[in-house]
Amino acid sequence: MPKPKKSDPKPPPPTRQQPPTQPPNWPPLRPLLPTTDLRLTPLVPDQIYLIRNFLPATLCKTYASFLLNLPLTTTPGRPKKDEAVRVNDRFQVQDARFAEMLWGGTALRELVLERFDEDEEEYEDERKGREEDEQAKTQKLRETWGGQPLGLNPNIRIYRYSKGQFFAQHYDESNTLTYNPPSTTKSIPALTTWTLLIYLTTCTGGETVFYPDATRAHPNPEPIAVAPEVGMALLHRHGDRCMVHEGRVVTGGEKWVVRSDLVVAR
Ligand SMILES: O=C(O)CCC(=O)C(=O)O
Ligand SMILES: [Fe+2]
Repeated sequence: MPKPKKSDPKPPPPTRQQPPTQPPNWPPLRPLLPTTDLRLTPLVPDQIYLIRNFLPATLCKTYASFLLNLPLTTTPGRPKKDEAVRVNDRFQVQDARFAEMLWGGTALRELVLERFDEDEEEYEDERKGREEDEQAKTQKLRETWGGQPLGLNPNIRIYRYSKGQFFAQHYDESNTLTYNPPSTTKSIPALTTWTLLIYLTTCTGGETVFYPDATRAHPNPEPIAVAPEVGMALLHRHGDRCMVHEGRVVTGGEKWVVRSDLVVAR
């Protein structure tokens, strides 16, 4: 199998001919389900988490029709050397406000910071009543997310895959950035550690498929296929420990995805 390529998460630098894209006037992220109704479900512990109903179906509908009017561009057929073949329509914008809406205006911040370990009962029991409770939790938090989480990458990407479109096997790189917390003038050295995908539609085909590395114990591991579900969020570790993955060809309907990344302090 040829070596999987990198994806291209860095936005192109604005040039004189090409001013930066203006952030769209995103619809409010309402209604949402109560945070207490949502969970961060490990699909592969420490590698892939799902949040079902992260955005309710009504909101996904609103978003899909809003996004339709954005200037989406079909990705060039010929990727740069070392980039994965990616055939879809996309819109990319630097938008710290929208990144903050998705992080602090939804359940995401609380799930990532407070409730990232609630499905791990053994660990919960073991921890209970221990003095170093808080310290242990902070350490586990940083191990899970690759540092202290700050928010989401303002580099927002929207993908539309129509029938026949796909994203070939690749891995996602970690990127360094300077994170500006909302309503402050602070600048924090930061890096991205996990990919966030939010599926706005369901479709036939179009699964995001992960290929675990072969090990001595599991020489032929089964691929893990995630079928897009309306409003489901997926988080997967990227950078050094990113699993090779792809977006399978869509065979019916349209697959709409919002992509960002988790940002942690460096
Ligand atoms: O659309 C998908 O299912 C995968 C997208 C992806 O891998 C990426 O954005 O890097
Ligand atoms: Fe990817």
